[in-house]
Amino acid sequence: MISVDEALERIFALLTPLETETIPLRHALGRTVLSPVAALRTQPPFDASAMDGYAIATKQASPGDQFTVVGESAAGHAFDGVLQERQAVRIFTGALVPLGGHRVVIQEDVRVSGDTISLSEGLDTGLHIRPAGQDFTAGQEITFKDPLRPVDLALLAALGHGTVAVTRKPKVAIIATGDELVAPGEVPGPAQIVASNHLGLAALVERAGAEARLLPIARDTKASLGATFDLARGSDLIVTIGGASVGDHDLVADVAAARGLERSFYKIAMRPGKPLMAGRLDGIPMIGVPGNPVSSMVCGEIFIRPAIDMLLGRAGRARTTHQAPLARPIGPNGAREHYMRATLCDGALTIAERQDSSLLSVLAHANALVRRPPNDKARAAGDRLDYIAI
Ligand SMILES: Nc1nc2c(c(=O)[nH]1)N[C@H]1C(S)=C(S)[C@@H](COP(=O)(O)OP(=O)(O)OC[C@H]3O[C@@H](n4cnc5c(N)ncnc54)[C@H](O)[C@@H]3O)O[C@H]1N2
Ligand code: MOO
Repeated sequence: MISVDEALERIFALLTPLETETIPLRHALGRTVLSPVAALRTQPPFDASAMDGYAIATKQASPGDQFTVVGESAAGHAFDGVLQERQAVRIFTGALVPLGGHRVVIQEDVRVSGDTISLSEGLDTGLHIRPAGQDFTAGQEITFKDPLRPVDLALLAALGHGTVAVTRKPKVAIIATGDELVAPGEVPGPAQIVASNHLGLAALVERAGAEARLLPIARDTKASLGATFDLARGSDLIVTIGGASVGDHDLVADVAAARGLERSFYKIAMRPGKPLMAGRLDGIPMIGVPGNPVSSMVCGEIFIRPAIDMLLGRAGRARTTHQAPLARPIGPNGAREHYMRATLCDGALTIAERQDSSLLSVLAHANALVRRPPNDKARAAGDRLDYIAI
């Protein structure tokens, strides 16, 4: 069996970053913009007032100085003239500072009498002018955080763009398999259970920036599984759930092989997740995760999220690990790399007592997966271990 690292590298080797598409900014939240974007305009486009008050032609002014108000400059409505010594223009926040204007005196520091203003005691010394281009200038290239946040959309709009080139959303087909499964909300018959993994993985891939295509649950027959694979055409990644092990009804490997799967690997030294498989089916990368609910979700965290990152054009990287001390001792690990459900609380990791890969409630309670190398020795309280935040 290959290692987790090797499996991830082989999955990356199956993937090619997707092309970009141009979409309206309104729909760009959470999308990926990898190339810097040039500003189409300068911001502010002119010297602008930062306050409501009076523009005057000098930086030096003292209490008692008087000025004649000769006009007004409001946001969206400029004063056309040139400001002369001893003149003032009534001005508002965001308005263009008239030619000749060098300072804005805030209105709280001014006494008004007819057309004349005089400056009061305690005059503040600020110029209150935002110079043209102090935020950005036309042609300046700006790199964006990935995924795009609300503030990034605002900035893109301010740069003068109505649309943006983002990496196309990967379409991920998700196929749950098994005669025992009924759709969520349906009542299972005897010997049946409610399918849950496909919903969890659909949410996981959508949160990672992909579009999930939930296909109908495939039954444990070659015909049903084959028909479901047909529906996955046009996807960028196929994820199958279950049917991966060695039982008589575990058909995913056989049916995929009969359809020409170019298999990259099958079975890895990981717990949970041993029967993971990956390859390329009809030219589409495919990852087959085991059916046990925790195995499905853990494989989603460890393999599918990085795979989506790569399709989105990000660097192909394993999940970031952190370190924290153990709250309580744990015994030695077995021969597979173990991703143990754990809770990080007050800086210390508590490993869940029950680690069976069917226990969704335990995984849902966890906020960390503690990664233990194969054959890791027993660990004492206080030992620092690697974990992945989930
Ligand atoms: N003789 C052996 N048996 C098993 C081995 C082995 O090496 N030798 N490996 C075990 C391991 S490890 C795993 S993991 C499971 C994985 O099996 P499959 O991927 O074939 O999964 P299924 O048998 O289809 O299902 C396992 C379990 O999960 C439930 N399931 C399946 N799909 C869903 C779904 N979409 N939502 C919720 N629950 C689902 C299914 O009912 C089973 O209970 O094999 C071990 N066996
Ligand atoms: O590897 Mo299985 O995924 O132990 O539960």
